Amino acid sequence: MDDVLDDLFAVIEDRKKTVPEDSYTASLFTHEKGENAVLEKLGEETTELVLAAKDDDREEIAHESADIVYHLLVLLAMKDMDVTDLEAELEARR
Ligand SMILES: N=c1c2ncn([C@@H]3O[C@H](COP(=O)(O)OP(=O)(O)OP(=O)(O)O)[C@@H](O)[C@H]3O)c2ncn1[C@@H]1O[C@H](COP(=O)(O)O)[C@@H](O)[C@H]1O
Repeated sequence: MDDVLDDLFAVIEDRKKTVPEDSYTASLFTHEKGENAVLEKLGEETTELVLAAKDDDREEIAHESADIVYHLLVLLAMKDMDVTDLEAELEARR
């Protein structure tokens, strides 16, 4: 799991730096709405996760959870934070 998150975060950082035209991730960093674009996505995906959970739809729960984690990592990159900030916070709670 660590590897998946670290690898995904590295791709996100790369998109932030290189800003390829056809990249959805890059479009979030350059969006006219600024950080609100990713914040709105997080709100939408969270609502979708709640609905999936209420439906007991395990496949959809996994799908929406992945959407949330991806957009959360984009938000961390936007704030010049990274996965280690998240890990440190979780570690401190153990
Ligand atoms: N993990 C993701 C990822 N998760 C979600 N998304 C995008 O986030 C958007 C979600 O918004 P929406 O809910 O409106 O999308 P939707 O398909 O209508 O709705 P859902 O069914 O997803 O809920 C979609 O465009 C998805 O493609 C992602 N886009 C990219 N990644 C990763 O980022 C990497 C780089 O992607 P690019 O930046 O596009 O090159 C990819 O290889 C992936 O590993």
